[in-house]
Amino acid sequence: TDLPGDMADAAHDCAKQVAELVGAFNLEDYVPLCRGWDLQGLGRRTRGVHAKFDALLETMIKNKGKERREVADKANAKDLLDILMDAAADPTAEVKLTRDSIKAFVLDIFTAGSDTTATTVEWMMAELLNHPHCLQKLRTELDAVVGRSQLVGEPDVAQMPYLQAVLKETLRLRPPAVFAQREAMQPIYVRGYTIPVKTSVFFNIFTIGRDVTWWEEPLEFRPERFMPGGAGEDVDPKGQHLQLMPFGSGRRACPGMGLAMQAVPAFLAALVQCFDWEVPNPPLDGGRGGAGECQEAAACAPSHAAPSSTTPTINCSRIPLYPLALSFHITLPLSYISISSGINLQHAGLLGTRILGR
Ligand code: HEM
Repeated sequence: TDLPGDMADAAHDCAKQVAELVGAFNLEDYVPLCRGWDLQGLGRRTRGVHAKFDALLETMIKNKGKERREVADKANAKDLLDILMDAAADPTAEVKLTRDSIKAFVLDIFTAGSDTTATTVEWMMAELLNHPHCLQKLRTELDAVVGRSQLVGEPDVAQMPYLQAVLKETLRLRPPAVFAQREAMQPIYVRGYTIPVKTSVFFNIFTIGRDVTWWEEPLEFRPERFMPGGAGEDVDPKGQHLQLMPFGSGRRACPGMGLAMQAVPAFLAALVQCFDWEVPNPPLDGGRGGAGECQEAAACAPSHAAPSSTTPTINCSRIPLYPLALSFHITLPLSYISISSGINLQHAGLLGTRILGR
């Protein structure tokens, strides 16, 4: 679904606000006396985002309905919304999809899949700018695997172990989702503590990735940990190894992880391949300066408190930049959803505009 720029901006704004609201410190959770007063205005903001998102989704569905009536044969160009609307219109469907379920589904993808991926690309770029030798290694890998006459894409990721290591190290040190939550279904006894039934249990993904038991000098950005011989060589971030759980684990682990592990590194690689990145105050390798001074802002998907200022300049004249250039102008993840052999969500637009600070 292609959206006009103002709608894309509105969606971007909503997704960002949701991430902030989910991660916000809420006094009412801790001080019963404050309950119901909405002293911080979080309830008001939540209702505002809800109304804005709902209006946006209504417009998308109406536009899509109109488009579907005008273009009869959509067999070869169905996007996610088409699939959902087909399912809703199918009288034989086992589970009847309502308009609300369609909206909830789209909203889920917006909120769970956009800020997380955008933030990861931002942090990857910031860490690389602060560690020029890592950026150089990645460039060398890119040159060897992809060359300079074609644009790197998702199929190349499997051949690029260093790129994957940069992603894993970023997810370890800067996980976009800092905690996951479960509810105890029965009383559990852990190290002398009893966790009663129905207790909400949060596990801290952020702290797990920085645990010295598993990670030497955990605050250092070192993709080499995940290369052969490194402590993380065999560690899979997809929830099998408890010392690294950026996507959670178990039955309710992130369903978008496979997609994210492909699309995020591919997009970052394209940014590295196609642009030279300059920072006003180049860092000593690993030191402060440059994009340095990056801090997490309070949100569910912590982003830079102050966006780094970088100036990308195009450096590959022979690469057809059309797909990337296009992505910079379409600023909504959903505009790139297509369904062929599965969902192929290229949220490049949102990621691109965030990186470029537009
Ligand atoms: C770097 C990217 C991403 C990270 C780090 C991430 C991380 C997470 C985490 C930690 C959870 C909670 C898992 C748990 O409780 O065990 C989660 C849930 C979820 N994620 Fe992601 N995610 C990412 C990208 C995506 C994408 C691209 C999508 C969809 C296109 C997505 C959709 C979801 C959904 C729908 C849930 C809720 C699953 C449920 O409750 O059953 N995520 N994600």
